[in-house]
Amino acid sequence: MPETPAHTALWPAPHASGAVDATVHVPGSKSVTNRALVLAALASEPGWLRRPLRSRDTLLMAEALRAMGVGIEETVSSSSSVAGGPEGTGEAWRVLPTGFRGPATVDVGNAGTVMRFLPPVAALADGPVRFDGDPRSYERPLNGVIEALRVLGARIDDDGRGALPLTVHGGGALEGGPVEIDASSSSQFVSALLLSGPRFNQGVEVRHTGSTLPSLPHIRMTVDMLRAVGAQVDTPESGGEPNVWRVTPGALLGRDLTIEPDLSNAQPFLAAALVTGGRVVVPDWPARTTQPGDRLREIFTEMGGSCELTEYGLAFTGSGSVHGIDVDLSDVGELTPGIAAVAALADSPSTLRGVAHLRLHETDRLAALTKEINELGGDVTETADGLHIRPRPLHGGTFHTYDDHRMATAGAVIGLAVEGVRIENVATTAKTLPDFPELWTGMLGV
Ligand SMILES: O=C(O)C1=C[C@@H](OP(=O)(O)O)[C@@H](O)[C@H](O)C1
Ligand SMILES: C=C(OP(=O)(O)O)C(=O)O
Repeated sequence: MPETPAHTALWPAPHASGAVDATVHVPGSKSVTNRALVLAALASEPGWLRRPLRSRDTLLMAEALRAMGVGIEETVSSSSSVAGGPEGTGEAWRVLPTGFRGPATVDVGNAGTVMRFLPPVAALADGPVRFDGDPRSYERPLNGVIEALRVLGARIDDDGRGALPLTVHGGGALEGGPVEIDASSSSQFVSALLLSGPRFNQGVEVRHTGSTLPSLPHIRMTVDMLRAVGAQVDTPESGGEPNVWRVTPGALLGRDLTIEPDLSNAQPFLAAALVTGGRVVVPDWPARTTQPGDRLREIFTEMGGSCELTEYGLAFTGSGSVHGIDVDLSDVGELTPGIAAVAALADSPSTLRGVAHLRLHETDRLAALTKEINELGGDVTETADGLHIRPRPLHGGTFHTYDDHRMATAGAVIGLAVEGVRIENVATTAKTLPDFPELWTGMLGV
């Protein structure tokens, strides 16, 4: 019998027979791992990433940097020292920066971080770097990065659509300086230019001209991580002009960084506690973080749970009731699918606002959530910038995922409460959480 291809395989989402009670160790943050890789590659000395996320998006980032000549050694250790490095246990990546080389070819898959963060790095290479990726990557906006790099002195060949595929003709250095961009379709345009900014001859001054700017915590994450490797960054929050970020040219330090758990990937597990009236503990939840997933403490509390953050981690407890919510998610757009799943199971309607840009994520998430929840009997309508969700009794059926990891985990949350939900292509969770099915069944003890 030929095997069913992964993209059409159906995974019977486990139904929860009672309240969950589990501790779930959530792997490292995608956003922190991929920024740490880029900054380590741009540094003037070797650095370490400890407990990095190993997933499709982060392995694509590592492979792309290797293609441009960067040394990335993966080591695993159960002892107190990793390959001669400072104290630490578990998996670690040692990054050995070199000059960036071209010609090189980069596969971005469908990773926003790879397709946006690396063209500025490639502009520093000493030859052409070709970027290509999954069919969906051709549809995701990249114009802000391409146009800005041209203004800053780069030569880029694309097909004129402001998207992939493209070739950056690295010239060994980039002039840099001031540039205006409209980043209303993705905060990653701003992050991309800031991350490489210290290595441009004049640094960079990015002025966002659009009317909205999503995912501000992700821009703060970029700024925090730049400062932690010695970069000087002026921001609107540090007394600068609104919507302007300035990075001074300078060498970056190699860092020894332990990657935080991915709080957005903790979402389905916290949601499981909420919808089953159970309790889930996520160890190592950071006391202070720029990750948008930290907002879940507040959002899921408003939806009916309660939480306690201790030195050990976060304990989240459901009350047995799930309430609807009216919330602006523009800062934390990547949490929308998981919140929509919980909202579909609530005792009152929800309005999720501020997330029009989700139409340009892994898939059109507003259309996908509407269609899939409605096909299980739900009542969801799209608005100009979000979703209205009126809970109704749901029934089983196939939950299509459109190669979107967060659609798959959202479907699994619904499956806890609704019998007979089958998730199409659960393997798509490998984008950021390859162990999802095992972590999920482990949490349920099945
Ligand atoms: O910089 C980052 O690591 C990210 C920024 C956000 O992108 P958008 O601003 O395009 O939503 C977020 O949704 C994505 O998952 C990760
Ligand atoms: C939008 C997301 O990813 P990307 O980094 O590909 O933009 C996401 O993970 O929800």
